[in-house]
Amino acid sequence: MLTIYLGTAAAVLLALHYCILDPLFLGAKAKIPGPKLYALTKWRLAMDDFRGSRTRTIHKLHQQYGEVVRTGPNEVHFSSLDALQKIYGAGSGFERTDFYRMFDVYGRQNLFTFHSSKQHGDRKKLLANVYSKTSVSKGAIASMVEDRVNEYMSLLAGNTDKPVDMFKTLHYFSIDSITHFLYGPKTGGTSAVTGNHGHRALLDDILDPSRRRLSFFATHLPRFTKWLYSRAGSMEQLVRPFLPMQKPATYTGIRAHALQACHDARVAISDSSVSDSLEHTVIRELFQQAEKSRLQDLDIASECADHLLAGIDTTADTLMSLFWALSQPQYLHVQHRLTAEIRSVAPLPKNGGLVEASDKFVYLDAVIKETLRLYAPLPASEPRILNSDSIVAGYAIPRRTVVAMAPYTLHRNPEIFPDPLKFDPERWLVGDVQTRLRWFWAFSSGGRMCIGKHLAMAEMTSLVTAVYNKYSTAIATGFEGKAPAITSRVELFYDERAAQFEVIECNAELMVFPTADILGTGTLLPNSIHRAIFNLAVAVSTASVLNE
Ligand code: HEM
Repeated sequence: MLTIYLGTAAAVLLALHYCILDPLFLGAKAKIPGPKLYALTKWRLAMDDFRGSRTRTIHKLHQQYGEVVRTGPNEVHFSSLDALQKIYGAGSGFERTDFYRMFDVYGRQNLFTFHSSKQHGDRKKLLANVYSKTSVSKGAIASMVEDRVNEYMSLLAGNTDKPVDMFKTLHYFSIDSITHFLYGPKTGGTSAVTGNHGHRALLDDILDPSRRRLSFFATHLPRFTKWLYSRAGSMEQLVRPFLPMQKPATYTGIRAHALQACHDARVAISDSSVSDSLEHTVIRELFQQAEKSRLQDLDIASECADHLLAGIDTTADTLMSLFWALSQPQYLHVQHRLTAEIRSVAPLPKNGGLVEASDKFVYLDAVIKETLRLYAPLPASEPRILNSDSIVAGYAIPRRTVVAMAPYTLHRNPEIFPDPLKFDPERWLVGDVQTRLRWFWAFSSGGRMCIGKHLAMAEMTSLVTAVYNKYSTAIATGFEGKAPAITSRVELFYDERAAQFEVIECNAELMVFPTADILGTGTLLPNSIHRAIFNLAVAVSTASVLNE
C-alpha cells in the first residue's frame, strides 16, 4: 500500500515539476516574458489558431511584452532585427520545423519542407538558375509572362461593360503563369484566363472556407488528420461527417494536375515534336539533372507541385490587395501618380520587353512594397528550430525550442513604419528607406527566403503596368465600404481598420468599413486612352454576391 502511495506522490511531483514548475519557474525559458497560460500549454496558442486569430494575438503580445515573447511551453516569438539575423541569416543553422511537413507532396519532401541545410542546399542549387532574376526578366520566361498579361488584358477588354471579379480572375492569371513557368504550354500550362473550365475548376477547393479548419487539424493533429483522410470503404463513410473539410480537400485538383503534368513532361522530353515546349521550364531543368542528383520522378513531381501551390495565392492575393487599395477613393492620388509614371513611357515595349520595362518603375516598386508590407500574403510566423543551445536577442534558448518571427509584426513596427496601418507608398521613397528595407520581410530572408520572388515580381509589375497603362480602376457599385480578405493557413487577413467583419456565404469573404473611414474626395483620372472609367469589382466574390 505504502508503495502505491509513494509511487502516486512521485508521479504527482514529477507531473508538477514538468507541467508547472519547469515551464513557469525553473526552466531556462521561464525568464522569457509572456502570459503564463501560453507558457503552460501549447493548446492556448492552438486555441488562437482555431479561432483564426493567431497572428494578431501574437502581435498584441509583442505590443504588451516587447520584442521577445514566450508563446508556448516550447515556443518563443521575436520581433527584432538582431533576432532576424540570428535565426534567419544565411548559415544560421536554424532549420524548418515539422510544421512544414504538411507541405510534402506525394509523400516526398521538397525545397519547402527539407529540414537539413544540406538537403535544402543541394536541391536549391538545381533550381537557382531558372529562378534567377536574369533568367526571369529577359528572354523566354519574360515573354511567357508577357503572354499571360496579354491574355488577362483581353479578358478585361471583353468585360468593359460589367465589373470584373478580381479575386477569381487574378487567380486565373497566377495559375496560368506558374504552370507555364513550371511545365511549359503543352504539358501542364493552364489556360484559365482564356476560359478553360477544367483549369478554372482547379481553383475550386482553394476557395472553400473550410480549408482553414483543415489547416488547423493538419497543424495540431497531423497523424489523426492523415488517418482520417486515408480511410477507405465503409470506414470512409463513417468518418466523413468528422472531416474538417469535405473531400476534395484543399489542393486535391492541383496536386492531381501537377502529377499528370510531370508524367506528360517525362514523355514529351524524348519526343522531338513537343520537347521544344519544355525549353526554359523548371521541370526540364530538374529532369536534366535527375540522374546526377539521384532524383526520382516523384521527387521532381513533388518539387514542381509545391512551387505550383506556392505560386498561386501569394501573387494573386497581393495583386488583389493592390488593385483594391488603389481603387479606394482616399488612395486615388496613388493611382494617379502610378498611372502617370507608367504612361510616361510611351509606347510600352512589346514582344518580351514588358517585364524589363516594368521593373524600372520606381513608384510602382514602392506601391508593390507597400502592398506586401500591409497586406503580405504570408503574414504569419515562420517557425525554426536549432539542434544546439543558443542565445537569441539576449535570451538563452535551449536546443530544439521553436523560435519564430512574423512579417505581420515586423511590418507594423510604428518606429520603423510610422502610422503603420496607413497605405503609404511614399515611405519607400523618402526618409530612412534602408532601415525600412531591413524590416521588410514579405519574402522572408537568408537561405530559406522565397525562391519565387523574381517570378512573382515579374508577374506583378508587368500586370499592374499593363492594367494602369490602359485603364483606371474603381470600386464597383455595391462594393463601396467593403474590403477583401485573404486566407493564409488557419487565418483570414483583412484590413484591420475595418470595424466589422462579415463572412458571406458562397466562398465570399467581405468586410464592412465604417463609412466615414472609406469615403474620400478623390476624383477619377480622366482616361485619355480608354473612353470610360473601368469598374473593377475589387472584391472577393462569386456571381451571386455580385448580384446582391
Ligand atoms: C507575392 C508573392 C510571394 C510571396 C510574398 C512569397 C513569400 C514567401 C515566404 C515568406 C516564404 C518563406 C516561408 C516560410 O519560411 O515559412 C516563401 C518561400 C517559398 N516560396 Fe514564395 N512567395 C511568393 C511567391 C512565390 C512564387 C510565385 C513561387 C513560385 C515558385 C514561390 C515559391 C516559394 C518556394 C519554393 C519557397 C520555399 C523556398 C525555400 O525553402 O528555399 N513563392 N515564399
